[in-house]
Amino acid sequence: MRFDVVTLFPAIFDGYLTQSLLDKAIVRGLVEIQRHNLRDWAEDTPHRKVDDRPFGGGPGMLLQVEPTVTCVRDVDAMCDVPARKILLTPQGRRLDQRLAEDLATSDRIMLMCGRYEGFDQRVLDILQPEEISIGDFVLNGGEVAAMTIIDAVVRLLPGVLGDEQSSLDDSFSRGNRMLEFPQYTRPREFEGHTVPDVLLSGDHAAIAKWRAEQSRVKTIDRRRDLLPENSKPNHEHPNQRS
Ligand SMILES: NC(=O)c1ccno1
Repeated sequence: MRFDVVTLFPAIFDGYLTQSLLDKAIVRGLVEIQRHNLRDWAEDTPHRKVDDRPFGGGPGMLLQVEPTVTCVRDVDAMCDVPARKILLTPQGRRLDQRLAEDLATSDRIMLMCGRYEGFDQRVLDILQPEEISIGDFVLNGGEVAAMTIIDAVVRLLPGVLGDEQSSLDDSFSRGNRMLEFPQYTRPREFEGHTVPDVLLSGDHAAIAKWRAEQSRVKTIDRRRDLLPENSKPNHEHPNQRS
């Protein structure tokens, strides 16, 4: 898979791209990440200007349509595979595991990172990107949201995690859509806190049963909305938080 990131601050990604999981995936050729500085498409070369004041007044600046559309079209043409264009914005569809799984089926994704007050509306009208949000809050730019999408998607690519099962057991994963069961490792006891006996039993059927129940209880307690319709309890669960 290839990611193309359009941003005014490509250096923001420097440390991120060298972190272990992503670095290994890049080195192994499982993913490619190209960064493109929108300012390289600025018309006004001395100042490399790509933003201007909003018509009708209002605070801040907007990213202009001409450099943005030209940049996106040029970046798209850099590779034979057309890019799935995604614009990061608080107004977009909320990112969740299902969407991450869908994105992971794409061969190429372009992530358009806004800054200031965002893009001129004609960028959206002309390019028709998918708009995705990572949550109901406002960031200073789309770069953190872009890294979030890259992180959530790359780990789902075949071969990246090494043990496919470890992504399938995650909370929200296609395996069960529920919250993950509690996990334990050595030591067996710490400050009086011990590991559940069933996990030490070697009885894989009992362990699987315990884990499924733990997932269900935790999901009922915290995220009843994730439960399949046919398994929603019709009473207040004793652990249900108000
Ligand atoms: N909430 C978001 O995804 C976002 C993207 C850019 N600014 O905020």
